[in-house]
Amino acid sequence: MVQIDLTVATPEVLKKYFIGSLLSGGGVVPAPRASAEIWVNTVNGLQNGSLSTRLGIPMIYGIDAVHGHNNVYNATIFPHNVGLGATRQSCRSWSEKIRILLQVGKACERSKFQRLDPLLVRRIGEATALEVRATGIPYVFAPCIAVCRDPRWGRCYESYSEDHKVVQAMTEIIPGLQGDIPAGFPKGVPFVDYYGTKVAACAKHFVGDGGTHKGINENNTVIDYHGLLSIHMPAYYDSVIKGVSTIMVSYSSWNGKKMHANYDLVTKFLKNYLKFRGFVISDWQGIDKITNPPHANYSYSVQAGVLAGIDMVMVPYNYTEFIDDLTYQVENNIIPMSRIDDAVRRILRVKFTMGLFEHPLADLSLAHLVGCKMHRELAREAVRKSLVLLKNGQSPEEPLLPLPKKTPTSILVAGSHADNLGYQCGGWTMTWQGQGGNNITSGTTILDAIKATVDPTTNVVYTENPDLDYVRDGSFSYAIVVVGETPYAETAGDSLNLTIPFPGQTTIQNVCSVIDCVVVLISGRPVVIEPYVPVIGALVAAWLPGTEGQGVADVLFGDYGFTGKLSRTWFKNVDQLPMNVGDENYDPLFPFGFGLTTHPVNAR
Ligand SMILES: O=[N+]([O-])c1ccc(O[C@@H]2O[C@@H](CO)[C@H](O)[C@H](S[C@@H]3O[C@H](CO)[C@@H](O)[C@H](O)[C@H]3O)[C@@H]2O)cc1
Repeated sequence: MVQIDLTVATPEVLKKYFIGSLLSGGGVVPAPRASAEIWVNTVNGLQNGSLSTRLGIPMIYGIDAVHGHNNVYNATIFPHNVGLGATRQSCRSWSEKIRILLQVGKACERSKFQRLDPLLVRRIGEATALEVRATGIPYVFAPCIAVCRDPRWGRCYESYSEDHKVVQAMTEIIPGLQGDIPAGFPKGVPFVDYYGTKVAACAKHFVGDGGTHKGINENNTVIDYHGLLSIHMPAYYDSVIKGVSTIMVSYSSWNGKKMHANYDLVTKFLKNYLKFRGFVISDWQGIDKITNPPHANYSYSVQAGVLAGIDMVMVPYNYTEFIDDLTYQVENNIIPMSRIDDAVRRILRVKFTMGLFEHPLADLSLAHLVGCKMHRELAREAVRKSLVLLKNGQSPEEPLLPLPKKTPTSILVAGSHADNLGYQCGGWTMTWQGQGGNNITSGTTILDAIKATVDPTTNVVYTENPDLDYVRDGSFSYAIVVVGETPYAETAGDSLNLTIPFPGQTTIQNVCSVIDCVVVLISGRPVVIEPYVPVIGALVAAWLPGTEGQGVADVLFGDYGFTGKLSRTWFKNVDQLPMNVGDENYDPLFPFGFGLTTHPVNAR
């Protein structure tokens, strides 16, 4: 029932205290730029501590692989979920063309009824599972199935969409991570295919994490029961049916009741009504935060959290305090042994069904898959499909995109995010909060992708923040301006103004007021852009694309067409928020489901 962080774990601690689980918190690694071999040896060393206990029950090691194996150097970093929610099946398939023509009598490209692309996220789950297993880890705290209803929330980019139907479709990542449930396998029972290539998944954060007041992280979700069940709960139905192994409780409250202390929703609804048979895990110090201030009454936190139905507690540091307090409360009949039996039964059920008893130790047979070309190509495809074209030229008759690869004069690339791998990956990348720079891991910046895509005779000039005179004097054929948000995670990302940080706005003005420009926005959510739309030639929402920036250039220059559709409403100004599709007085700058399309122009 105890999960501790790697930073306080040793084989001796695991043996002495019978620790059932370990985790790497955001950015927690065995060593800087640790190789797969170091990871495997570290995890195996700790596992041997658990295996040397009387019963030899293996521990389960969990990590946040939220857009690829994002703690691990050289791993493939996929687009964050906000971008994956924008992906649609290509109109290049005849079946899609015919289906839409029959359904709505429109050409596929002109229809917003293009089907979502759950197969893509399934494939991403498969690739992520392989890279996680390559490092000896069998459990990931993903997918986040939050339905973000206010982009002011610092975790909105971890949510696939404001629309629960999109989020429900994206739960297809669970069979990608865990494997397909065999025919006849009972519903609601955790399932992880073995053969060492799949991992246990974790649907999070239960429930209503994306609906908090003004998007304030870990705050209060004020909504009636019908609203909770119709907006924030549906994806948990899908997750349970797909055999998700674990579910993480949200820090947030529902109508003032902390989710970590909510017996009615965690036990009566999730366990008894939905028949979820895996285990429920707390969030990091989640039971501490039942009280305000956190840890103010730890005995109450332990009692409320465990009695609510939490099976495993992500302590993750003060494990002796937790163990002593829980033991005391069981020995004094404050917490019944039946509750402990239920928790332990669920934890053992997951460990047994995923083969952890038979195969508790990892090997290096998958190490070559970390950041492998096949996975990077999949990530590049996901980047292409996640891009949403919001404006294409000052009139439909004069589209700016796709851009010509061969130009008579130089191409100007500008912006703080054009040559910054860390910025294009966003938060939860190598560190918890993410960071800027090009040496954080391996990948392709958008600038390098542009240079690799244009004609060899075309000159590309990069200036991060050019002034007006520079642009005027440069006689450039056109410009690509890449700006946006700098990396953040959780509360650090909460924003009431949602403005593009300096100097992004200035760069847009200086460049786009002089020459034809394409603005590529790197952001975890819609940001304030309306004032600049008139001067912008073409506008692309690229979200947080990850390491494979080549996917952006593939579409800008016409090797592939734009197919993405907004997974989130793009507001005109923040005073409109919260504003979601289906609301009365729905008055967006760009509505949910919007996205212009282009056709590939270069034969491949
Ligand atoms: O030392 N300090 O000052 C400090 C401050 C804040 C911390 O806060 C903590 O730091 C992060 C990095 O260690 C942790 O990940 C969590 S967040 C939580 O963690 C889970 C496991 O990683 C994820 O699956 C969940 O989805 C997420 O909600 C917490 O916010 C930690 C340390």
